[in-house]
Amino acid sequence: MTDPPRNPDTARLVLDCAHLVRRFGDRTAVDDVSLRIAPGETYGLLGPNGAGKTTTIRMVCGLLRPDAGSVRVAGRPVSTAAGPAKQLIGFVPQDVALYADLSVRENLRFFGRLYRLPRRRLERRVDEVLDLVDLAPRAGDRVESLSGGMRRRLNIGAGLVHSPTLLVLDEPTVGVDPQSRHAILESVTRFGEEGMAVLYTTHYMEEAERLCHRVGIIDRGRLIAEGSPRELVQLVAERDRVRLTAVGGLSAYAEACRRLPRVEGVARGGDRGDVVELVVKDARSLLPDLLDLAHRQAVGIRSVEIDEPDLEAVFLHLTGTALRE
Ligand SMILES: Nc1ncnc2c1ncn2[C@@H]1O[C@H](COP(=O)(O)OP(=O)(O)OP(=O)(O)O)[C@@H](O)[C@H]1O
Repeated sequence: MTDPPRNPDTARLVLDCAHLVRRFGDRTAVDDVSLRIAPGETYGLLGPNGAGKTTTIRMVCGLLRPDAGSVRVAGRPVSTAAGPAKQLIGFVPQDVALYADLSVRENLRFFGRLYRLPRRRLERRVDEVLDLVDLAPRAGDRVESLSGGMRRRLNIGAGLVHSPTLLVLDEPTVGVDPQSRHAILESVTRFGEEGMAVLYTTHYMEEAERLCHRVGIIDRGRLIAEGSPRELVQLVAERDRVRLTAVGGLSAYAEACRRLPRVEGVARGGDRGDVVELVVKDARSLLPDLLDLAHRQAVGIRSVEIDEPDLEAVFLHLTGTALRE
C-alpha cells in the first residue's frame, strides 16, 4: 500500500464534509461528523451496526439531506438535487442493484450510459472495470448465473464505470464467501493506488486495518477517534487484550471483571458465547485476580490468551463495549 500525502492540501481534498447532523424523530443518527479525504487515500468508517455509517455516506453521496452541516466533493457542494458534484461520486450500496437477465458487460454498459459516456470511451472503460473487479472471464455471462460474491464485485464495478473521483463503498464484504472477499479487498487496494479516494464503511476491524490509510471510529452517531490504524492502536499502547475462554455464569463474571481496577473494557464473544474479552492495563499482574474471581464464581477457565492490542481493542477501550455486539 502506497502512502498518500500525510497533511493533505485542503484545496486538493476530494471529500470535505463538515459537522454533519441527521436526526430521525428524536434519535440523532449522525451527530456532528466531519471527514476529509485526500486523493489516493482510502478512509475507513469503522463502527458497529446502527452506529450511523450508512446515514453518513448517504449524506456524502447526496441521497439524504443533512439537518446540518455541509459536503463538498472536489470543492463542489453536494446536495440532494442533481449537480456536477454527483458525477464525481461512485456509490456502491450494500444491496446489489443489477439487471439479472443482462450479461455482466451489458450491466456495466448500462450504468456507463446513465453517465452519458461516449460509446468508444465506454467500451474501453468497461474492459478496464472488468479487470479491476476480476470479472473479465465472466463478461458474457448473465448476472443470474453469477455467485453472490461475483454479483457484489459487479455491483462495485457499476459504481466505477464513470471513473469517479470518490468511490463510496457501504460494507461491501458483508455475507460474501472468503474468495470474493479477498478479491474485493484486493480491488479496493488497487483503487487507492490508482489515485481514487475511497470511503469504505465496515464493522470488520481487520478490513479497516488492512485497507485503510486512515480510519474514523464511529459509535452512536459520533466520530470518537480518527487516525492511521497504527496511530489508533497507540491509544491503547500500554494495554493488553485478554481473551478468556470459559464455562459457567459468564454474564455475571464479565460484570464483576468490569469492576476490577485496571480493567478498561469487557465484552462477550466467541461463536458459542464462551469468551470474555478484556482490555486491561498490565495483563500479567492482573491475571491472578481474574482467575481468583473466576474460581469464586465457579466459572471454569478453559484457556487464556494475551495479545497485542488491535483496532478491536481500541474500540473496546474507547466505548467499553465490543465492536461486534
Ligand atoms: N430512515 C430511517 N428512519 C428512522 N431511523 C433510521 C433510518 N435510517 C437509519 N435510522 C437509524 O439511525 C441509526 C443509524 O443507522 P445507520 O443505518 O446509519 O447505521 P449503520 O452504522 O450503517 O449500521 P448498519 O451496519 O447496521 O447498516 C440507527 O439507529 C437506525 O435505526
